[in-house]
Amino acid sequence: MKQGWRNLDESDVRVRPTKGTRPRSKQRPKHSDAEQAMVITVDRGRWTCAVGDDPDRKVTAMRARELGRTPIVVGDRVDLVGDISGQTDTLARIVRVAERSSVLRRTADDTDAFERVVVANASQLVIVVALADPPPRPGFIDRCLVAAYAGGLAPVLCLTKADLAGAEALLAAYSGLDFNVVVTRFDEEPAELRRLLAGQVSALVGHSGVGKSTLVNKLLPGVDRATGAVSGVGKGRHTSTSTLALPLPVEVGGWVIDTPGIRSFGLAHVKPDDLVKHFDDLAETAEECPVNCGHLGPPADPDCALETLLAKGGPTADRIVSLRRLLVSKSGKEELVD
Ligand SMILES: Nc1nc2c(ncn2[C@@H]2O[C@H](COP(=O)(O)OP(=O)(O)OP(=O)(O)O)[C@@H](O)[C@H]2O)c(=O)[nH]1
Ligand SMILES: [Zn+2]
Repeated sequence: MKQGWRNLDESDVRVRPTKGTRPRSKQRPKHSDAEQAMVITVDRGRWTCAVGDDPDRKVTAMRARELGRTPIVVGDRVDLVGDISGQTDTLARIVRVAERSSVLRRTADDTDAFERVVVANASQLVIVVALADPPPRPGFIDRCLVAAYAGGLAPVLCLTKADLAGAEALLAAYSGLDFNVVVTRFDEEPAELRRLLAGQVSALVGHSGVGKSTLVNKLLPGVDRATGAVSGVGKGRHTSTSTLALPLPVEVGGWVIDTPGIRSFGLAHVKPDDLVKHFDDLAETAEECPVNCGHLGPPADPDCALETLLAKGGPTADRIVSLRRLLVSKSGKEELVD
């Protein structure tokens, strides 16, 4: 069948259109046999992909020349052509990258305008924080929340090492926000977390030593991510640094994306409005704010429309206080970690 660009279905058309140009009809039929896959890790110009999202159909691929330097990251949905047998020494070609449903971005620090996407299409960001040893850093949590909201990921706060300290004091600070919180400890099954992860693509972030590997090993039996325990064979510990998507057991479904190299989020790319629009109950009022309102209220933003809601008190006021704390954390350099 002759296929012009008008005949393409919506998913074809929405694939990374260059600004102002239509998809070129010439190229499309050439790759009509392409297979869909998810990028599970990236290493020196080679992308490992799971064909059809099947973790057992792993294929190594290169980026087709026509894509130029288009960034392709873990979680990206791609179309593959060429040899997708997955056999040793075979190489497929990535010919398309689908539009992303979410992006976890970071800048090197708060003043650096250069941003990069580190994980694509994750539906949630699991922020792993120990209740003690190391002590929790609210600034880190706030910055992760900002990165999650701004990137379109639902935050989940996972508090580990519940055998060492309680969660009440920490959670009191977040009463104005609505996100899932789970509390775990290494001598108990993370059943609640497993339920939240089921069928989802979840990125995991956390500092070294918070018990992230311990958790991943419980969730994914057989994977054996390196934990802080020194191995018996005398080689010491090996800590992995590359971002990697790991399949949850089939009966659970979904993927966990471990991000061992990511310890902080520079948030230079996030604008106050990027955050406010995710607060459904505040967004409409904030539209009445002056242009470029930072939504912090006086003295920085004396004409912020949220002031009237704040004055009414109640749960909405709590939300404004929480939102403003996140906005401050976004620009608060003293909270930059690592
Ligand atoms: N008391 C207590 N200790 C824990 C718990 N979970 C993990 N630990 C210990 O905390 C240390 C760090 O755990 P890991 O799982 O290696 O932490 P990680 O976040 O993966 O750290 P990196 O491997 O450095 O990235 C280890 O000694 C674990 O045994 C817990 O629930 N309670
Ligand atoms: Zn405002």
